[in-house]
Amino acid sequence: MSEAVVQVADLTKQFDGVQAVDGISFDVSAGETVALLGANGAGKTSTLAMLLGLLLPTAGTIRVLGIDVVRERERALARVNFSSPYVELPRRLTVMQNLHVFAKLYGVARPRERARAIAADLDLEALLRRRVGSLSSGQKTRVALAKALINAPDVLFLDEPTASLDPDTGDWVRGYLEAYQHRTGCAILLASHNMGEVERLCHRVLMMRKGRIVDEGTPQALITRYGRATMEEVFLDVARGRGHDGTTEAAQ
Ligand SMILES: Nc1ncnc2c1ncn2[C@@H]1O[C@H](COP(=O)(O)OP(=O)(O)OP(=O)(O)O)[C@@H](O)[C@H]1O
Repeated sequence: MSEAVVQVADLTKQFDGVQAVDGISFDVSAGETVALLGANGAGKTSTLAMLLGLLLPTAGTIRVLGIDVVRERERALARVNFSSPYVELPRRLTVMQNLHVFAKLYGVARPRERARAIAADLDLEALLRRRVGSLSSGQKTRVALAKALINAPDVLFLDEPTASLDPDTGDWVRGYLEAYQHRTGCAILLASHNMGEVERLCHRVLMMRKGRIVDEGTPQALITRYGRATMEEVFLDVARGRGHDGTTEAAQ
């Protein structure tokens, strides 16, 4: 592990009356994969959206690759990318057109060649001429991942990277992400509800509840601390407000 490429301090987001993110701080280092975990509404997507400069924080600072994302979004984003099942790619464009357009948007050298190469890497060649709107959700997820890797980002934000994938394809994508990170040393921050995925891919886990980070550690350290057998069980403890010492939220 090396220097922190994502640095978040006292990050807060309020939507009228809702405290979506409540003063969280964390770092992600180059070569590290970190998970943001928490129940529906815990604040994961809001956090990722602020890191991408899509949502303005109410307070706090975010530096990605040393760049203040709120002030200099464009400069930071050239070396960053993301995929999310909630952000659809243009449906009327074919897979090839999408990858080509995004390669150009990210200022990639030889955009057409890069689009072809990443499509081959992710086994998408048979889909290149299909319109994105006609694809199954699992196929769309793989295209979204190809788009996320089009600029060979140093920092990758992934919201549910294997949502809608069948177990075989999901396993293949996880293996691909592991190998990709090994090769490039990129940092990955991901939100996932798949605890097997988190145990396999993530070096560190940030447990979120009601907008706060309530615990963190390696998957194994958390499993041991909560006296559980799997991350699934740790997740349930945190989501239900049970601390690692067995206390419930009201008593904490
Ligand atoms: N645009 C918005 N306006 C008002 N409230 C919002 C908005 N976006 C999110 N929220 C609220 O902020 C809180 C955090 O939502 P967020 O989407 O960040 O959670 P999440 O952890 O990503 O959940 P999920 O696992 O369901 O995707 C929720 O209470 C949600 O209702």
